[in-house]
Amino acid sequence: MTPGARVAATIELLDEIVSHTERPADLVANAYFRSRRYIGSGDRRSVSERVWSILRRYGQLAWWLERTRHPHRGTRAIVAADLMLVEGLDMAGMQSLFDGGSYRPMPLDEAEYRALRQMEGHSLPHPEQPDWVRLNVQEWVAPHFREAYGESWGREIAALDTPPPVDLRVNRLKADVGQAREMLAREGIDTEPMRYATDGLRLRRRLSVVKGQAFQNGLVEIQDEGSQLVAALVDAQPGMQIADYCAGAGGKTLAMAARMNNKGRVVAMDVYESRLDRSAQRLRRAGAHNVERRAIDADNRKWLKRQAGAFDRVLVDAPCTGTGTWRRNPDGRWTLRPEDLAELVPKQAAILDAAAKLVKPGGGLIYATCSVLPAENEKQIAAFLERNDAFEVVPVGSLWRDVLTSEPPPELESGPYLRLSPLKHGTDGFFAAALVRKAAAKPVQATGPAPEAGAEGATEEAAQNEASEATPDVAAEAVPDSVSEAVPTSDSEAAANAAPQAAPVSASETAPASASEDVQDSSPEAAPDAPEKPEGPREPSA
Ligand SMILES: C[S@@+](CC[C@H](N)C(=O)[O-])C[C@H]1O[C@@H](n2cnc3c(N)ncnc32)[C@H](O)[C@@H]1O
Repeated sequence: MTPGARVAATIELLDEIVSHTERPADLVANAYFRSRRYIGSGDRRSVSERVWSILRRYGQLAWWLERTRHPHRGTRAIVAADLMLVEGLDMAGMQSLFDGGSYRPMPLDEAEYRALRQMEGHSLPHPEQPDWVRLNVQEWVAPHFREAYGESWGREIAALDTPPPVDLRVNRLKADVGQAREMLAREGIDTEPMRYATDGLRLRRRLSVVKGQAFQNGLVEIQDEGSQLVAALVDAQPGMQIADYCAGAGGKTLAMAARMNNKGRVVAMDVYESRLDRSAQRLRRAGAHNVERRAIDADNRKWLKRQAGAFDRVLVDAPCTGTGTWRRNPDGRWTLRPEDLAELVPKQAAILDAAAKLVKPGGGLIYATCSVLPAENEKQIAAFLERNDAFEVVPVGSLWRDVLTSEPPPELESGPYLRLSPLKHGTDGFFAAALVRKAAAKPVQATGPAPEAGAEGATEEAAQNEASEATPDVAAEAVPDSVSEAVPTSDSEAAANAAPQAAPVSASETAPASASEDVQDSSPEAAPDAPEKPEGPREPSA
């Protein structure tokens, strides 16, 4: 491709991404390159690198279009501004790219030329840019970050702009960390132990993992350290009954099952059966045989009702805005709308209420999001505790010590909840609250073994729920409304398993239909030095 043709392809791909905001950018990009197999790998990499980098600075680029009264706001204008302000082209350089030649962009018209000329010699930052522009977030989102982080909100957002690592979780059912590390090393994949997650390994250099034996034989899964920590804090133990209420394609289901040594039961639930189905191959590969899949639908309504009070642990990995995953999903910065947040908050509350019914007395309820916004996190839990006085918080510090057998980071000591961020912990942004259903007699900490499924309290409560006409139907409450489902919400699994830095790949490397839709079984890959590959912060990308 000529440099001009690369620019034209950048404009075209960006156009597709911004006009398909309901689809994760990586899927759009994969489809774009799949239907243009004539684009070679070097060109592909160059185009996708430029696209992801523009997605990160979209706010500042748009600011410059306003400032220079550029006649357009579309992707052609954005790409042109990027070439001037980031790549430092002058007007002569611009005209040689935009010359209307074959496969090259049409020549700049007079108004475009006038606006771009004002950018000549400037760089992207400008002292007059407000904070939210400088930080490349939408204006309405900034106050939510300020609320979450106080004075350090700017640094936290900036950290969400750094390249994410490739993290692996070692599957205890197949190997210990040392064995997995050795096998990876034999495949040329250099890893180091993780800072916090006991079963984690972090790649020292981006390399493809999924084609190797360690991955294919189920010794490792790709999973962000934050996601691993959330799953670990559920404290799933052999013999327990665990409900993974928003299981999606099973990222955390797998992590919990791995801790149970195939003893006890994990029920993976989701309103989308198709997502649950995608976990099947991953579970097989991992050698996890104690997982049952149950769609939350009319067919399972009665079954679900019977499960009230039956679980030692219930994990709610709720659909969310995915603001914690922006390292991997830079398009999420621009696709998130205030109405998405407004719709998600009541939806999360309804899911939490429905899932809470499944917890047995003394059992644990763990609510998690890959969002960093208080409305979806601390405030959500405060409201839940107002509605449900049967639950109380288990401070994350003590839980961490018990489960991970290490000292928690000092900042987690001061608050009741797990709040992870790229700035402080090098993970994606995650939130988790561990709650325990108070037992009638002696309360059992969520960190300790919960009473067995047939324990008195549980049986009683289940029976009561069965009998009571007044008991709301867990399944009925949990069914999402169509509006919420259309929301470009996040998926912790996408975040956790995302293929950081992977460029859309060639036919041979290409993920099957969708990297985001079928995270593990497709191509959660990281091409060496490739640009970040977003896995959209959207609920449907589980
Ligand atoms: C954050 S994702 C889950 C990711 C998954 N736990 C993992 O670690 O791989 C949220 C999931 O919630 C599911 N969901 C949405 N509405 C739901 C509801 N009302 N009840 C249960 N699950 C729901 C979505 O289908 C999606 O798979």
